[in-house]
Amino acid sequence: MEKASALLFSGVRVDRKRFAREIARFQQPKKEPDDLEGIADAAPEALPEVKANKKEKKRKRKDKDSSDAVEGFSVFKTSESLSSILERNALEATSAEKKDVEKEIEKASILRKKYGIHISGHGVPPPLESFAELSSRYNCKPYILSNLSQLGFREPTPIQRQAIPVLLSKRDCFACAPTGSGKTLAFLCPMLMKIKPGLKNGIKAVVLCPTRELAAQTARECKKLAKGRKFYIKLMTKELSRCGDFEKMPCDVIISTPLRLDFAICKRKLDLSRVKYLVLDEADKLFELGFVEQIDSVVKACSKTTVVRTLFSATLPETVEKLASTVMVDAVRIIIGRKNSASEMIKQNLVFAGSEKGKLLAIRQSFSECLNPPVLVFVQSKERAKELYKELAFDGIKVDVIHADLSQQQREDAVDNFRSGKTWILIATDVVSRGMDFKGINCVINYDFPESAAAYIHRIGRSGRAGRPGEAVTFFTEEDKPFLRNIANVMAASGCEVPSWILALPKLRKRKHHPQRDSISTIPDDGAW
Ligand SMILES: Nc1ncnc2c1ncn2[C@@H]1O[C@H](COP(=O)(O)OP(=O)(O)OP(=O)(O)O)[C@@H](O)[C@H]1O
Repeated sequence: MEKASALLFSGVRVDRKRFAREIARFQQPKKEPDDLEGIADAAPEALPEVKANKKEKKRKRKDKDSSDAVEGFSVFKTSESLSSILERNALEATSAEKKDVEKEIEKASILRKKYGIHISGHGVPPPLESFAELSSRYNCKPYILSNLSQLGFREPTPIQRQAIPVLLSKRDCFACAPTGSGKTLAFLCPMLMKIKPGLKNGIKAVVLCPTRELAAQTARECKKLAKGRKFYIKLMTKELSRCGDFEKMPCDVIISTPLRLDFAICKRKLDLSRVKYLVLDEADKLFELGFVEQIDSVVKACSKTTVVRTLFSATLPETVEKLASTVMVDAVRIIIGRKNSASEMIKQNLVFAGSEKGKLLAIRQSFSECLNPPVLVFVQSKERAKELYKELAFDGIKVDVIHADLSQQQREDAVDNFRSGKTWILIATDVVSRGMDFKGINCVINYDFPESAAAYIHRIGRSGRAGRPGEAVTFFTEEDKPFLRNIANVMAASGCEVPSWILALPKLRKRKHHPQRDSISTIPDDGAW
């Protein structure tokens, strides 16, 4: 048990086995909220952790539907007040000890309120006050603290404050926090703290990301945090998934897209049975059709009963949570701020461009009047990315393009040139809309209207990262109008002004918006110049 909770409950001699169920119930929030606004900062956390032993974990997995089982989300159905548990379970505790417990709970609650942390689940450890607590509470090795300081990270971000203690206490976890709020470190840090480097025991941790670019970025971040320790951190390349001899190759952490990892599991007999830690980054994307079978294969391959599974994203729809909760055990849910909302650091604008031609004129005019690079421009398909690239390259702007038709090397070069400032404007499909951390993007332009509110949140989240301000401009045409309301709701929820007529538009049934659009070209429709 971690030091803090050990300290909290030293002297409270409760027969935990006997009262496990009561303890768990006691730690519930008052009710299961229907929406994000309803999520209260659950008070009774930081209570004695009911450490599920292997047997108990297995039992819980079998017993999923039992309504009073202490697991996942069914636990939220019951409610009990702090005072009643103190009455029932702390019979042996002295009043001074009870006061200490209450004080710690109140402290955690205040911290959560301060940082907009909302939690559900029982026995949730208190948030970190500082990175220094990693060593005082969790015996974190000095190399991690030194790396954090070298990276310039002075204070944990809200998601890091809560997710790190949760994962260190070996709990499965759903985490939803705004784009650019440091989710990567929130799962990498506890992962490196929990596994031991070395040739023994095979692969110990797996991180899945929806794109190769994001997997490569995460592998780089992981190596930076692991600097000074001999961890074998591998990015699953095409080559590795086809020819890697994983039995001979030292590997502590593997970071991959689902397709490549699944391929290696099936064809290369990759053994993940000793994996202790499985992360699904951009989890809602990973649970979309097309990925589900591969995810299923990876989840099954990580067969250790005590594996910690965790899901991170800036958007986590209920459908995904429901699906994921079938494989999670006794999970904690962490939401920072409002669920499924855009970062408040981004100034968002909608621009009516009339038609496809209007969009081309608008972007040209905006670049000629004021170009403040780096700028990321999103379009809806690789064909349109190529078309827009041709148009803007013709104007002599330092522009590049990235889409799925390019070779791996070309994609890497496009990302590197944009990162280093050689390219001012990067035209992209949604291949870089999630997770990519291009530092200091001044503006995101949605040249083509995003297909959904989630896509909008991730796209614009490429700017306004790590506490810096950003800007997003979204063009819309007549045919996008029926879909405006979804985006306008996101804008309004993050404090941006939205014309009232848009908010009054009729509600649309959730449907992806991927219209056939006229091609991007200055050549008039009749071909006459
Ligand atoms: N504690 C910290 N202090 C300062 N900067 C931080 C801290 N943690 C992470 N960062 C920086 O914040 C930026 C965004 O982090 P990260 O890429 O993890 O965001 P994210 O929440 O995963 O975003 P997305 O939802 O877009 O994937 C990165 O440049 C990272 O280096």
